[in-house]
Amino acid sequence: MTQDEADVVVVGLGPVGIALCNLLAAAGVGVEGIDAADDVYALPRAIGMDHEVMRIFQNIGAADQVAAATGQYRASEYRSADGVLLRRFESPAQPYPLAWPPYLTFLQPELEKALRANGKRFPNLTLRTATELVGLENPDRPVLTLHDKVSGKRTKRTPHYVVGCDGAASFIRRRLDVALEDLDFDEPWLVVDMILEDGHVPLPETNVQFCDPARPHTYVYGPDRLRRWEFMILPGENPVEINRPERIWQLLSPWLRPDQARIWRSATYNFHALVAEQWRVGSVFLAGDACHMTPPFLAQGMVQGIKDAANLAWKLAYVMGGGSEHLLNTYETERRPFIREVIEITKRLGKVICELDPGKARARDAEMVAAMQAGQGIQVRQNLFPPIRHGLVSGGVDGSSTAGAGEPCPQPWVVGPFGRVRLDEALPPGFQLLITGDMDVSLNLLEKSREAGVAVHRVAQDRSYPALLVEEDRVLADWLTSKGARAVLVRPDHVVFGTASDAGEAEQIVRQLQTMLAATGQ
Ligand SMILES: O=C(O)CCc1cccc(O)c1
Repeated sequence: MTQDEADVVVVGLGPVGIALCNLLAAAGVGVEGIDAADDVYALPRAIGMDHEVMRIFQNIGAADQVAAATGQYRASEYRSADGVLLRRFESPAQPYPLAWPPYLTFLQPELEKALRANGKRFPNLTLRTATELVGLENPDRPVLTLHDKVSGKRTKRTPHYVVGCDGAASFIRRRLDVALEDLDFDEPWLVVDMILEDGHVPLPETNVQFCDPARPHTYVYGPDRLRRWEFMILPGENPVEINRPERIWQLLSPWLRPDQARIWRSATYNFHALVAEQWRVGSVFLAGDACHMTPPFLAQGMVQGIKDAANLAWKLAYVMGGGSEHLLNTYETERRPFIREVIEITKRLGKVICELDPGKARARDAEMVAAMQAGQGIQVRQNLFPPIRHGLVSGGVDGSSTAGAGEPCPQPWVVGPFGRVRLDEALPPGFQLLITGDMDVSLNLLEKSREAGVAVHRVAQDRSYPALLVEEDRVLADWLTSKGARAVLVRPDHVVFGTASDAGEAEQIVRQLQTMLAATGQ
């Protein structure tokens, strides 16, 4: 590797790749990001993200620019063929647990532009477009061959690590001969993005899953004038024929006339459920669509890719800074079972929506209406997925888990030396032990935390405690109380390592973290 070569090469600058470039660069790692196209893809593919993703954008300093490309929170409804409400996902009450709405839509080209522009802030990040990966040898010590599509020149790279964010057809995954596990979902759908001519067309104000056995379809209320419809392609229908403008307008006729909107994009897809059998080969990693594909019913495609990026980025930075290489194995240990669960939950919802048998659809409707009447049909859009259970979390290896381990740590608004900010903005990056105003701290705990590289911060619930940071609401305090805890040990990606109720227990989880970080083979 030459002096000025990057430590990590990220292949593919879609939302996952560019988020990873920003995260690595923000953590001080030298990064080169390459993409075969000469600019961002001009049409939307992903449309939804969640509060964890928005928090990641906040952490790289891009929240304001990204927020300009997002819409406001919309509830999600499931409705029967005759319009009866079958289920509704509501927003949690404010203040939001992670300081952002739980679900937002966005304009993908604008989001990607904002993330690329944000990348310019980092002198240790080089972005190269119109540059194609054409060769990958020796994944243990990777040698890449890049083709500059403008000059026609070929050059080599020998970085420490490579991350393939190169999409569903990933060159890297195929080059490494990594198989995809098929989780048995394969449905052809038509996706249509419409731009309204003006904002006054009477359309649903929420996202809607129309559970209509004659043709299951989805409506998504996008930002500004973007509205998306997705239509199942029925057995015997031809995907090319259904994607013609005349057919699209026919399908949209219950909502729109041609003078009210224009077609921005239409495409046919097979919605899949696939997970790569290996996420790491030597020093090469896969992330995003290159290693998993989720049916879209909970808008998890890009979300989970960006969470891959956040999971991997701090681990690569930690190892580049001298930490044990084995930490990198926890990327797959943590993310792969998690994604399999996300896919199973999404598939279950997909099966509800995609029912084509009218009799079974009537039975489903009756069951869901009964659940609505029993008060179970209105669900808060929170904790849809389980916590991370394996890897670098308390109990992730030996089973002695603590409450809240593997969940995202709440992010309250705090008042401190920098004024009123979201918690992450008041803290340096790294491992944090956050303790309540009333928890006693021992010298042993402080000493052990210093030795383990864990910063200790008191986040008080009111001004009666001497603390630099005071929560505006009880977002963190109430979460801790719900876990029977007064301290939380948090990883650099805001995943909870573990919780403790006093200084003695806190010292134990800090010791556990230190042992796990130093371990030579998880
Ligand atoms: O509201 C939701 O939970 C997801 C809405 C959505 C977004 C994108 C595609 C899709 O099928 C559903």
